[in-house]
Amino acid sequence: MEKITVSLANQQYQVLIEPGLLKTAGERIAKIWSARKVALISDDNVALLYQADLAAQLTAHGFEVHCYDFPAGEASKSLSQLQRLSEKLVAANFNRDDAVIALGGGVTGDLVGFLAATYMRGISLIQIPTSLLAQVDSSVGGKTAVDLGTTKNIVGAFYEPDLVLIDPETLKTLPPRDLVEGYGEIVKAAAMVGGDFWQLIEQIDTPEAILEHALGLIKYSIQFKTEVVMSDEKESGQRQLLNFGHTIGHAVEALSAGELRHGEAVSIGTVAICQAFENEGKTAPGITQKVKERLAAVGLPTTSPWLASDKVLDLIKHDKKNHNGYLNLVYVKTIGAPAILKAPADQIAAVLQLPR
Ligand SMILES: NC(=O)c1ccc[n+]([C@@H]2O[C@H](COP(=O)([O-])OP(=O)(O)OC[C@H]3O[C@@H](n4cnc5c(N)ncnc54)[C@H](O)[C@@H]3O)[C@@H](O)[C@H]2O)c1
Ligand SMILES: O=C(O)C(=O)C[C@@H](O)[C@H](O)[C@H](O)COP(=O)(O)O
Ligand SMILES: [Zn+2]
Repeated sequence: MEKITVSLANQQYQVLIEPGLLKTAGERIAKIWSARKVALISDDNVALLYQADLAAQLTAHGFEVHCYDFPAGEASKSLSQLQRLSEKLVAANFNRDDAVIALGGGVTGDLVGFLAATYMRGISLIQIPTSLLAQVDSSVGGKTAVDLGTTKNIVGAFYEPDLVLIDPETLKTLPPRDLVEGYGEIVKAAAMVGGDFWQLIEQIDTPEAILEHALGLIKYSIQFKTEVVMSDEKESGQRQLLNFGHTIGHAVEALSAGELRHGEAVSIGTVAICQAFENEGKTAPGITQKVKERLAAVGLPTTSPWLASDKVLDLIKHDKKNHNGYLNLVYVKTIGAPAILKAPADQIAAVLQLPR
């Protein structure tokens, strides 16, 4: 069992990583929560696969379990789903002593995390990520949110869970496209960390190899994310690094109106920012090609027709790394050497070489 502790100013929690962990999740949860009412919430795909077993385990440990689900997909990261689920909790008389479990991918983690953050101004939360993306990134660090139309993560809160349980065995039921998508966030992280993490990435040439090396990829990714989050939980500085590839990535994801998965958009955004900075001499020659090859090796998209849209620039205005007329842009000088450039907002099109 791998145990990573996340220590923050007002809270400390553990991330437990072990194949088969979901089978003993009830017991793990009973160690940190007294018996209480628990809302076990998943999208409809994950609910069918994993909800009943976990609900039975929790019931056996004395919890009063209420299972809820919602339609799978990014469109459910919405205020209307938040309202619907909040109403379910009210109808079942959930109070501040009760709790919520997010069992699913990043959409579930973000939506249910925000539900926990806002219901009665905050009730206890556990994250049980079941997609690769959620196991390597979204379940840790407390960013929770919903979208407003195509504007990503615009209404949300920092809200940390009491525990994160990661069972890589669940990746075996993940559809191939959803497995590969999560790898976009892994390459993003590995390009900044370098060393053994990047060496592992250089060995991965197929989606099957992602699954084969899942445990190592999860450990490296969560170790990095935890270190960054512990140094800057609320993203006033260093945490912006975790947004590498997202300035252009989020814009392209929005323009695709649901056609691109988040990790695919991050893949496109990472290559685009590497190319722009390499053209300006800030990223070492050949790095863009290296990163692009790693992403393309597993079938991730590395470019998109949406990059040519004049709307990209407009969408970048919603980037949360915008401060006082400057946009913080994350790039790598080389593999293992991330940096942040503070660029005047009116020069963004030129710096990123975007259509105006
Ligand atoms: N909070 C953060 O720090 C953070 C970080 C990265 C991404 N995100 C957000 O995460 C979201 C993307 O997450 P995602 O890629 O997991 O999407 P997702 O939650 O929609 O999951 C992708 C698909 O996989 C299915 N699925 C999940 N686990 C499964 C399993 N074990 N077996 C079978 N099917 C399974 C889901 O039902 C869904 O259809 C985006 O909204 C993104 O903005 C948040
Ligand atoms: O945890 C973080 O910090 C991240 O930026 C991780 C990203 O992978 C993730 O997509 C996050 O939700 C983006 O947040 P946003 O602040 O750009 O909306
Ligand atoms: Zn992301």
